[in-house]
Amino acid sequence: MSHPAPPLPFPARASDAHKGDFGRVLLIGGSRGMAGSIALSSMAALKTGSGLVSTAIPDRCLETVAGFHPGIMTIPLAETGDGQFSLSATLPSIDSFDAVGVGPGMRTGPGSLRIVESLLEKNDCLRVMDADAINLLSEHRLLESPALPRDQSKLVLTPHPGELARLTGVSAGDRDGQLAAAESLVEKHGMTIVVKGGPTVVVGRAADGRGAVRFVNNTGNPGMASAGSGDVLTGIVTSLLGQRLSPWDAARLGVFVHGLAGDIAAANHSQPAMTCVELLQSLPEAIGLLN
Ligand SMILES: NC(=O)C1=CN([C@@H]2O[C@H](COP(=O)(O)OP(=O)(O)OC[C@H]3O[C@@H](n4cnc5c(N)ncnc54)[C@H](O)[C@@H]3O)[C@@H](O)[C@H]2O)[C@@H](O)CC1
Ligand SMILES: Nc1ncnc2c1ncn2[C@@H]1O[C@H](COP(=O)(O)OP(=O)(O)O)[C@@H](O)[C@H]1O
Ligand SMILES: [Mg+2]
Repeated sequence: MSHPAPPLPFPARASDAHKGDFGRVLLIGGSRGMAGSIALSSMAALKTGSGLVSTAIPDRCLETVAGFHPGIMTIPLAETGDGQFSLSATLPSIDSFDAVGVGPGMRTGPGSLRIVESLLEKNDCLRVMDADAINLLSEHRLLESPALPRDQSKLVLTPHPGELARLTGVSAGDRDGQLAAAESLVEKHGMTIVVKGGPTVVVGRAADGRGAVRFVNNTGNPGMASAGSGDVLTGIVTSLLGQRLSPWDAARLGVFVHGLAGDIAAANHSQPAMTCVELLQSLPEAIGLLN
């Protein structure tokens, strides 16, 4: 299959490489009824090269998530009666991970809020915030808090237009306005923002530290407008951060490979019939085309 040129090569593997060279990543999310979301992120991290994937979920989701893939290590956390993280949910030490992805399927209760607040403070750690993590940033105006560490250059946000509308107040239908609002956030906090859509645009801070720059992705198709496609992207970007790519590079290569897998899935299964499962299963072929 012919494809556009990637923005950068996929990380290569030396002949004497070991799993520690490819990152130990932590995915956090899921809740009763949405265990599949964080399982998708975790499998996508494994399938895009992570050396070790640990997944922190509410206790009752453990067997479900572990059952999706034997390579996932699961960390059960304390939960509320309705199956989301409780206030006593305690994360393992973040310093023992190379990158962390948080948010898919997590819901927005007090336990989830505490987790997101603690991760915002860890600005020396590479982090991806998606879905309900972004909804918590919006609901509690966490990016406006005086307690927010100034430098958030190790943070990647992956909002869809609805999540970006909640975060910025700019409606999902105003694409230009949303991109301008994402640029303002990037200029203020230094994070990288993946503005999802057709096409997805990555907004990052310019190399000289002044202003924002955009990367317009040229892979992907409307077959990806289906539940779980974004959860796969969360795992891919977290995986690439864990493999020592910068936030800008991990976001650009992540959306490219994700879209290319979507194009392969559409070619093999059709746009209407492809799902997040075919998207995930197309990642090996997509990566193979790049190497
Ligand atoms: N298998 C699972 O367990 C899944 C769980 N999911 C989780 O479900 C929770 C809710 O996420 P959702 O994203 O479904 O719900 P949201 O309420 O965040 O988003 C849906 C709304 O956002 C707007 N929107 C989204 N994309 C848009 C676009 N391209 N253009 C214009 N408007 C757009 C629309 O108004 C739409 O009704 C999250 O925690 C998420 O991670 C989803 O990821 C789907 C799969
Ligand atoms: N029309 C489209 N063209 C290209 N990519 C799309 C299109 N619609 C959705 N996508 C991609 O699918 C993913 C959907 O993400 P998201 O809405 O977060 O899904 P979910 O939360 O259900 O997993 C994004 O990466 C987005 O770029
Ligand atoms: Mg999503």
